[in-house]
Parts: sequence; structure tokens; C-alpha cells
Amino acid sequence: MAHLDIRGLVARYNNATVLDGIDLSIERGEIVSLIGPSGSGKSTLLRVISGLLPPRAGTVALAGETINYADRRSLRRSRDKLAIVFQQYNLFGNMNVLRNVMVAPVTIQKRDKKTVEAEACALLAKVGLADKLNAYPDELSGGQQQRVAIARALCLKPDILLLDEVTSALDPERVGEVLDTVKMLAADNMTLLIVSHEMGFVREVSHRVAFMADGKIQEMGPPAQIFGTPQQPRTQAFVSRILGH
Ligand SMILES: Nc1ncnc2c1ncn2[C@@H]1O[C@H](COP(=O)(O)OP(=O)(O)OP(=O)(O)O)[C@@H](O)[C@H]1O
Repeated sequence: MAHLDIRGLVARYNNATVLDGIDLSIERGEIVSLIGPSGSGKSTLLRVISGLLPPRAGTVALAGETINYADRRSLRRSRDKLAIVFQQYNLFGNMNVLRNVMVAPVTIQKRDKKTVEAEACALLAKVGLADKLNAYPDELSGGQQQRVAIARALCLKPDILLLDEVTSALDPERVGEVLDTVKMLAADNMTLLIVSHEMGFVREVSHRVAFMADGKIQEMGPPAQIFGTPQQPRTQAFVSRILGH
């Protein structure tokens, strides 16, 4: 059974169709990246999966269970299993790093505070921030803030992590440290759905890459296919433009 199974997903903003029938199946522990031109619907797909934008048609099933986007209660249960990290880290400026990571598991998931604290400390150590537990977001670099955001998402114990251009707001010299963190998650067998403009990273970390254009997956395959021997003319044009050949 696929870990995440998307069938015929349609989404609209106002009257514009932004996702036009997406079919995508992701296995447990698989890493799938979405690439494609600006406006092709990549971020929207992550937003719909995570329940931030209701689908107009189609289904998303998580471990065989169809997510009911119309029912807030059941959506919240599903959302606990699907954490999303955005380009903008959205940390709480009035809380230190440790509190930022702990707040949702304690207040929303109602988990035991001491247990969550131990997990939060372990996660922050894992992303290289053991010495920043008491720092406030504005005392951290962009890369450090993004790593806090990733630790915060992981502390929710998601089954699947959705990463939406997590390096786009970072200075070039900070990109590597966040990508290293993501590679660590990959090594831990986390199921990941990634939107990224870092093609070197996508190529290195992904099991499969989906090329999106006009709200559709135009081509999907292993990185060697998408970047090396793309089958569709549109994929070819996109890849040769971004790789500069
Ligand atoms: N909140 C919104 N309201 C209306 N239209 C939106 C909204 N967000 C996105 N769109 C439109 O939906 C389309 C898809 O946007 P989306 O952000 O999913 O693209 P993307 O592939 O992630 O692009 P990029 O690579 O530039 O981030 C675009 O045409 C965009 O203008």
C-alpha cells in the first residue's frame, strides 16, 4: 500500500484551475521532489495535501486512509501525520528555540511536557542547535531558523514531511546546512515530498522527480531520467534551461 496516494486532485484559486488532475503515489520512506516552472502548482499541491487549501475534486489517502478535508476534526487527525515546512520559517518571535519546538506537541497534541522537552532537545541537537535552546529567533541566522522549523515539524512526529522551498529564503552559504539536515532525514527513512529549486540537491536526494507544468505532472521518473534523458519535450526544455545546456 502506498504511503501517500493522490488521485485526480483538482484545486482552484478563485476560478483559475491550479491543479488539474494530479495522480501521485509515494511509498513509505520514498523521497519525491516536484520541479517545474514558477506558477506550475508545486506549492499548491503541498498546500492541498496538508489541508491548507480544500481540493475541488480528487482524493488523498494516507496509509490507506482517505483524508476527509471537509471534516475539521478528522482533518486535524490527518494533519498531525503530515507536517509542512515553508520557505518562511514562521517561528514565534516571542518564544525561545526550545519553546518554539515544544509548543504544538504540548498544547495541540496534548503530549506530556517532560517527554516532549526531551524529544525537542534531542531533535535540536540532531540539527546542530544544541547550544541555541534558549536563543530567540531574531538571534539566529536564516539557516539556523530554518533548522529550528524542521525540528519543530519533526517534534509533531509526522509520518510524512512536506518541504516547500525550504532553502529559497537563505543566503547561498546557508543553503548547504539546511540541505544536510534534509539529507539526514532521508537517511532516517522519512517519507518526504519536496518542492525545491536546488536541482543539484533534488538530483542527489530524490528517489523520483516529478516535473510539473500547468497544474499537471507531465513526467515522472528517477533523477537520472528527468535530468539526463527526459522523455517529454517540455521536460527537456525546462531541464536544459535550468541546467544551462
Ligand atoms: N493565494 C493565492 N490566491 C490566488 N492565486 C494563487 C494563490 N497562490 C498561488 N496562486 C496561483 O496559483 C498558481 C500556482 O502557484 P504555486 O505557488 O503553486 O506555483 P509554484 O509552482 O509553487 O511556483 P513557484 O516555483 O514560483 O513557487 C499560480 O498561478 C499562482 O499565481
